[in-house]
Amino acid sequence: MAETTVDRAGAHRAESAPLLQMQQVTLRFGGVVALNEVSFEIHRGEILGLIGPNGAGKTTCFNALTGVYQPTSGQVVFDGQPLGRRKRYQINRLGIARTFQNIRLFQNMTARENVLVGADAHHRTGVLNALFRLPRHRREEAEGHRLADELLELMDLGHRGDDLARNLSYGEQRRLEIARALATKPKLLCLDEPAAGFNPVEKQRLMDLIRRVRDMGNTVLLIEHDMRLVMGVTDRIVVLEFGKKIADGRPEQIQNDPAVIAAYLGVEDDES
Ligand SMILES: Nc1ncnc2c1ncn2[C@@H]1O[C@H](COP(=O)(O)OP(=O)(O)OP(=O)(O)O)[C@@H](O)[C@H]1O
Repeated sequence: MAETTVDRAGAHRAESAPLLQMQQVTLRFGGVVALNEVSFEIHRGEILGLIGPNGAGKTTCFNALTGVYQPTSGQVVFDGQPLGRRKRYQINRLGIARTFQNIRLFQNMTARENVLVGADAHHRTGVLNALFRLPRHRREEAEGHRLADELLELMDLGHRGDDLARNLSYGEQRRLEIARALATKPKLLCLDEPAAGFNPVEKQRLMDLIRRVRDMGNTVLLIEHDMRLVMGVTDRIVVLEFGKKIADGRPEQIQNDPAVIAAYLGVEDDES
């Protein structure tokens, strides 16, 4: 019999069951086949890299598993449940959080308030509880503040909590987005090019932060163009090209895969 474990929702699940399964997912935009029967799994507690040249289908893949787009065929199964036609907020409630290629913070709110927005999304308090500041609401509010401060600390933003998001540096804003996503207590954190526009020192720091997030028990899906970062931080990598999966393996396997070198690393070399 498979070993079982009790997850955060208190449910017993097979230890070996993947957290997420893309099952033969095809997604068409008119004549463009952005994803072509793509299948892969994300295991609990791993950092999975999703890479591929421009237009390979990485963002579409993120959009398919966060409910922005519905697959034309195939399905996404998360924590044992097919996502079906669930809306974005419902999928977020199930435990998938994401950041975006372009920063989407509330610029006129403080860093702490931005993280609290993420924490609030998780609260169960009704309007009456909130209006009359009933004990449950006050408890959740206090928990939210504690969590926000912990996450700001985790992302090296402990000293920036009271500053408006728009006054944070670009790198700090990117880290704040990760803190906000983590505030929803996701089972899966999806990061879409979190190191875009970073210098090498900032990239190194981000790698350390992503590892820290994983070591706390989180599962991370990472889209990233910087090969050094991807190779250095991931446990496993899935490679897409023209909407098809062409490789799936450990970083050292991917690095030496002729199809990947031809499709992706070769292109990078030529471009550089
Ligand atoms: N909303 C859309 N409507 C039409 N075509 C789209 C749409 N979104 C993506 N595509 C097309 O689907 C294909 C995959 O795009 P996608 O953005 O997923 O690639 P990507 O690997 O994320 O690329 P990049 O690295 O440049 O961000 C491309 O041919 C793109 O033009």
